[in-house]
Amino acid sequence: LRNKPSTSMVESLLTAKWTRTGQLTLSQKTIAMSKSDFAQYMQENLDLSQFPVEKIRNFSIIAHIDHGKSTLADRLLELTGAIVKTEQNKQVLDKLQVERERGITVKAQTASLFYHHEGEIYLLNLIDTPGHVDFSYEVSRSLSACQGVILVVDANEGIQAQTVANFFLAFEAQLSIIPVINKIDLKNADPDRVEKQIEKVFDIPKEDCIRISAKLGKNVERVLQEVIEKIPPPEANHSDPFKALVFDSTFDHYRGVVANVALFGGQVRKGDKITSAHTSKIYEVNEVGILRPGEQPAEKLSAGQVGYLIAGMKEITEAQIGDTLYLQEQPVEPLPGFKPAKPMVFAEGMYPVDQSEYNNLRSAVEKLTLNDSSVTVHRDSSPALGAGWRLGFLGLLHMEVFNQRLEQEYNASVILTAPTVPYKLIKEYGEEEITVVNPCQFPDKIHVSEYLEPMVMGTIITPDEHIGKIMSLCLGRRAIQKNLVYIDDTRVMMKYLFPLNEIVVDFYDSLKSLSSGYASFDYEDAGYQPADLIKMDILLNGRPVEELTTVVHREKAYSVGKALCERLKDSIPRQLFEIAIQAAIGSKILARETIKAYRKNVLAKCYGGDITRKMKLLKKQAEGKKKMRRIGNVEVPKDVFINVLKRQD
Ligand SMILES: Nc1nc2c(ncn2[C@@H]2O[C@H](COP(=O)(O)OP(=O)(O)OP(=O)(O)O)[C@@H](O)[C@H]2O)c(=O)[nH]1
Repeated sequence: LRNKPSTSMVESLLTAKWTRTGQLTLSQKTIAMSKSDFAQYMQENLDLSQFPVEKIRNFSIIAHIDHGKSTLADRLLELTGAIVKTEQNKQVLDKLQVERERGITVKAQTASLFYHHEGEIYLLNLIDTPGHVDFSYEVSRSLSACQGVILVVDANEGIQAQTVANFFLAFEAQLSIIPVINKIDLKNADPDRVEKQIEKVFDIPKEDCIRISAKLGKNVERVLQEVIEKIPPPEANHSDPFKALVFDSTFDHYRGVVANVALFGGQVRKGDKITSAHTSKIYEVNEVGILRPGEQPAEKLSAGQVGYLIAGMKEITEAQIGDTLYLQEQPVEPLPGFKPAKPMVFAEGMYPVDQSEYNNLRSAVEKLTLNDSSVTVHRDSSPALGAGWRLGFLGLLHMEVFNQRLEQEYNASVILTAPTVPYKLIKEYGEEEITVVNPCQFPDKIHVSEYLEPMVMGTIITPDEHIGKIMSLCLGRRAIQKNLVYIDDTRVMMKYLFPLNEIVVDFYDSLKSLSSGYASFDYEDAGYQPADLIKMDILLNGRPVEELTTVVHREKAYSVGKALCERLKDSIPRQLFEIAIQAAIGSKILARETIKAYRKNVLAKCYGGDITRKMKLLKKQAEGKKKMRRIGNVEVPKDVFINVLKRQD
């Protein structure tokens, strides 16, 4: 087997059988060869470009966060020999440091697997998807390259808000759905109950559910068999002209954009001239290959396959998700479903702590956005915080992950202001609609006939003992209840229409703490609705602090203003003079707090004359000051700008 096999050898290997002890029997002989070695061997010796489309399956795993999607993906990779089973390669598909630390998937990864089933070899393309509410756009674009999904549900937690959201993404895309109940090894696992939930909420017969433990590898092979039996092959023809869907892209400093593609027809190889349907630009292909999950160059990619393509694209925006690529001389009808990155829902101001760091920070931001086309970046400057940027994200977690990467990977230290949502307003005369992202630019009512705010439809799933508290939380956030159903004896699913600005900063945290961590939440865009909005300023010693300007609902202006002043009073340290904190609408003051003058004498504790100790304390005080920002004559700690906007419900 070490030598290149003859065609007849490969054919007979395809009909080989394994014994129960994991050995291969071939023409009456038994060979000690594991399935993974076999898959590896076949992959090295099979001519992939001729791989029959009927033997290809393109699928994704979708799940609520932490239900075990990455663990299952790792098991599938091991079973098919794409990775060797070791302790270290826990969650191979989660590549970024922040992903490993937080245990969440941010960027989708893809892997091609070979699997032997009933005497045939199959090519299974596993497209990993991110697992958090903010990234549903990435989930939906990964799904457009698939014909089916594995829907993973935790045997203890049962269906959660994101399970529902992900299920409907797959359902609407008309994909085959394989329901899998994971973590059956847990002491509290209750797969019977989860099966009933799946039947009730998704209308999937409970007999269709597969019970597994991804951690222990139990029953995982069954999942692969179902993938082959239940998911149809892609509809793609070798003889059609080349046509590929771009479903993800990354940026590499040496090679430019690496686009992940699914081929819906024809073939592509090095040297081909291709065109993007979206930009009409022409490129020459430099390299193609498959992902195992590392890049493995190939001579060509053919219909039905999933792989990567490098073609001298210099910017990530040239490989737009959902775009169609075709051969320059053979134009095709573009694939449906192209939509530019979902309009951002949150924007924040970001400034270097020290203005001399501006250039370093700029290059870090540029590098990070090279790989994440869903972040929008606008230069901005603030009188108090200096030059910086206003960044748009898909959601709060997306923003946190971005900031964490800035700190971890680029050692950057930044001041963040609170996220806001894009409001729309209709000007006094005429139809003109304007979008406002920066609260400071929110115009007065005199020039506006109507304000509109973004709305979302939220899904909350919770044990019923928390219903009361959650309802009052939602009411306090101006939400309107649309639905409430029991998904089993004790768990309810509620639907609420929320103004987006009521949930951006802290809703999720409040919901989690009210329900001792048991409630889950997800949301989808629900358009815009008219609202009675007003701009509120915060003044420190009479001077407005732009970074703390917010847009509030008129009814809530007083309570929000009062709470903001109180929290600022608690967050700003006493200084040598008195500080007045005021919340104002126009010239009308709504609330006021005062911080009394105080001198922090750091040397007071230093009786006796130890000069080194004195120097140490003075140095510490100076370092503390670096974390401060001067506004007028007032020193403000840098994290105040975002922290004071978090409410305690
Ligand atoms: N007991 C038990 N734990 C499991 C099983 N599968 C996964 N886990 C654990 O559940 C946790 C979450 O698993 P992940 O695979 O990271 O979950 P995920 O769905 O990929 O999470 P995201 O990447 O954030 O979407 C980890 O601590 C796993 O070790 C299982 O079958 N049994």
